[in-house]
Amino acid sequence: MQVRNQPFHHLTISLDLAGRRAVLVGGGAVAARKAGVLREAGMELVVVAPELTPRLAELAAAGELSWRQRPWAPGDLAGAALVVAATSDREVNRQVADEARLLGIAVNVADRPEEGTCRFPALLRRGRLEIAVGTEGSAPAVAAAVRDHVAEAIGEEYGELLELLAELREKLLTLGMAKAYNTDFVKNLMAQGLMEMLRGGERAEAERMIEAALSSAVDSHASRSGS
Ligand SMILES: C[C@@]1(CC(=O)O)c2cc3[nH]c(cc4nc(cc5[nH]c(cc(n2)[C@H]1CCC(=O)O)[C@@](C)(CC(=O)O)[C@@H]5CCC(=O)O)C(CC(=O)O)=C4CCC(=O)O)c(CCC(=O)O)c3CC(=O)O
Ligand SMILES: NC(=O)C1=CN([C@@H]2O[C@H](COP(=O)(O)OP(=O)(O)OC[C@H]3O[C@@H](n4cnc5c(N)ncnc54)[C@H](O)[C@@H]3O)[C@@H](O)[C@H]2O)C=CC1
Repeated sequence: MQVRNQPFHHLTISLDLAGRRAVLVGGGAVAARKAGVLREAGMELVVVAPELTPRLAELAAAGELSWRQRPWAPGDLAGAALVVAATSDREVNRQVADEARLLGIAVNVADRPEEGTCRFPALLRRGRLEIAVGTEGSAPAVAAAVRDHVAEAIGEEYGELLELLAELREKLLTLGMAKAYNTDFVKNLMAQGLMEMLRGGERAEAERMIEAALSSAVDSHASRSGS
């Protein structure tokens, strides 16, 4: 089968927006889903909507987001670093997108991606590992299905791997061995069955394997540098 190559026209990056404001216009299922990831990003949430889903209402009651209980009005986007237009009203979403563009604020438009300036991918997270799947808006359900497929191969053990390697990386950097880390070190550990150990819950054995690999790396590093 052949796929015609259509070039991507977007940039994929990770934005650090902790402490910045996100304004969500609309309080339905789609806004609730977006609110989840925006909260995880540490953003301050403002929701403008006459009605909220139970989950959003809970967050509002707990003071976890501020709720403007009314229809959207011009001016609601002030101070926002990111805007989500997710009402069930096409015309309102269009107006929100227009105002955001005018103010130069990044905006996601739930029902008309091309009116916005960013999209949300389907996410798979394992500890600090993240896999984001997008289709440039051509088929969001496919993005979610691919994510679910990948989830079967990439389990929680990858989160554990990252925890262990973060510690290791610090040690290697301290020893001036960042290059060894970057090249074959991790690959070798994986070839020796590290992931299978973690998957099997053998964390202590995994740590021992890493320690052993580390000390032999330290030895050969020391002999190479003649110290
Ligand atoms: C452009 C984008 C804008 C954006 O929201 O950023 C967008 C747009 C639209 N989605 C629509 C429908 C559905 N979206 C989902 C699910 C998800 N949609 C997500 C992202 C995106 N959706 C962005 C593009 C991402 C990409 O590049 O692929 C995911 C990945 C992430 C997330 O939303 O957080 C999340 C997976 C959640 C998860 O499981 O993690 C489902 C399935 C479901 O709900 O179970 C359905 C119903 C089935 C169907 O229709 O396919 C419609 C038609 C609406 C209508 O008919 O009224 C539009 C509008 C249009 O396409 O014009
Ligand atoms: N991006 C995506 O993943 C998906 C997008 N959609 C689209 O997203 C939109 C929202 O979908 P749902 O959350 O399921 O709808 P919903 O009907 O559950 O929620 C709509 C929300 O918009 C609010 N609202 C209506 N008029 C408003 C106004 N003038 N100002 C502020 N808030 C207003 C309502 O109070 C409600 O909270 C729809 O247009 C739908 O086509 C639908 C499915 C997935």
